[in-house]
Amino acid sequence: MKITGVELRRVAMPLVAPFRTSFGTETERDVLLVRVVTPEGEGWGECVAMSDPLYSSEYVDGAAEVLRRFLVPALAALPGAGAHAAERALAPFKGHRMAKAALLTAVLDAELRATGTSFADFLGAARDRVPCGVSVGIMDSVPRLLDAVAGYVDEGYVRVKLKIEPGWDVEPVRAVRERFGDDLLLQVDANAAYTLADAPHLARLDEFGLLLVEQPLPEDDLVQHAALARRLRTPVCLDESIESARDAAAAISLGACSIINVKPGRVGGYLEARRIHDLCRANGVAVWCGGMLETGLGRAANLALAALPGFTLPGDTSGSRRYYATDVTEPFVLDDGHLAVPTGPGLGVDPLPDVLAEVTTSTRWLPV
Ligand SMILES: CSCC[C@@H](NC(=O)CCC(=O)O)C(=O)O
Ligand SMILES: [Mg+2]
Repeated sequence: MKITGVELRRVAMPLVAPFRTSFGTETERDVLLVRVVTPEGEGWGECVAMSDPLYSSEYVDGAAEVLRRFLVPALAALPGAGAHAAERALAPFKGHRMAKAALLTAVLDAELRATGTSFADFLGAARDRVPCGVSVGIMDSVPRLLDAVAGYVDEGYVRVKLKIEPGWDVEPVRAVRERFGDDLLLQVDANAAYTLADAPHLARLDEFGLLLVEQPLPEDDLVQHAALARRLRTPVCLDESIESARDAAAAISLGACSIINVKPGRVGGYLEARRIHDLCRANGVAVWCGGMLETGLGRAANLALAALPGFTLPGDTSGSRRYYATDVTEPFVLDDGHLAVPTGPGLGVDPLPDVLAEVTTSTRWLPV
């Protein structure tokens, strides 16, 4: 499957409501989509990099630049680009895992569409639908938070994740636990907002029976996460710290976490995401599928990954309407707290041409 060219397409996706985390507030996603064209057809990938390098060091303009200057040209030398060969071709370039993930996903999608294989079948899915959690941002007040959580619980989400930061943690968690009872699956995500000195304060979350506390400390400190994990009853889950299967192995061996949030966009694509799944499963470490506010394109691939047997906790695989009034694909709609795993070739979904044209802010064709 020789690649004839790659399109870089930017789309502006306004959020239905501001989404606030410990590192900032999102009101619109400036999304980079990658389309790989071959004589047999095409494939799509979505870059999860945010507009600013606040979640991680990558940002969307930088991802577009590294794709244009280095990553796409590297595929030109390939006799025929299957996903594994493409992954090897990109390996010499350091970092830029979100940019790599977008391109490799598009190559994999093209390859699977050409062979009539779904992402779910290729990755080894064990389920045809997955239970869905929802991520709830930091709010202006506890009453507003309770209203938002009530809405998501009414929609059927099986797990609620609350964003926290210093000054917005114990009180909102207590309020949600008191309002919705002990049966609500509840977890928190700090996005690296605390330090080890906060351990006594974070230990106050232990009384709420949380599934996990996600990324409490900075992404580059596994040793301190291990020290914190020894002082908490709540399991520590890592997100930003895990950029590869190698990172996952180090985190597990150091005792830095007992659960991992797997985001294919963060780790360089679905092949590496499956490696992390396989490693964690072999070590008895639970994984769940995280989210980066993906459009229906990235969401489709994430659902296929979330259906693998080691994904034993509900992921941030929400319905399209959690973030977007109009998705670039047919919307993913929650059904009894679950989303169906796409079964068609490749991603199993396609961009809606009219919607894609409406949200597109730029396109760039890169011949290969
Ligand atoms: C803009 S925040 C994106 C990163 C964040 N993602 C979520 O909270 C889930 C977002 C989603 O539902 O896609 C995380 O750190 O896990
Ligand atoms: Mg997170």
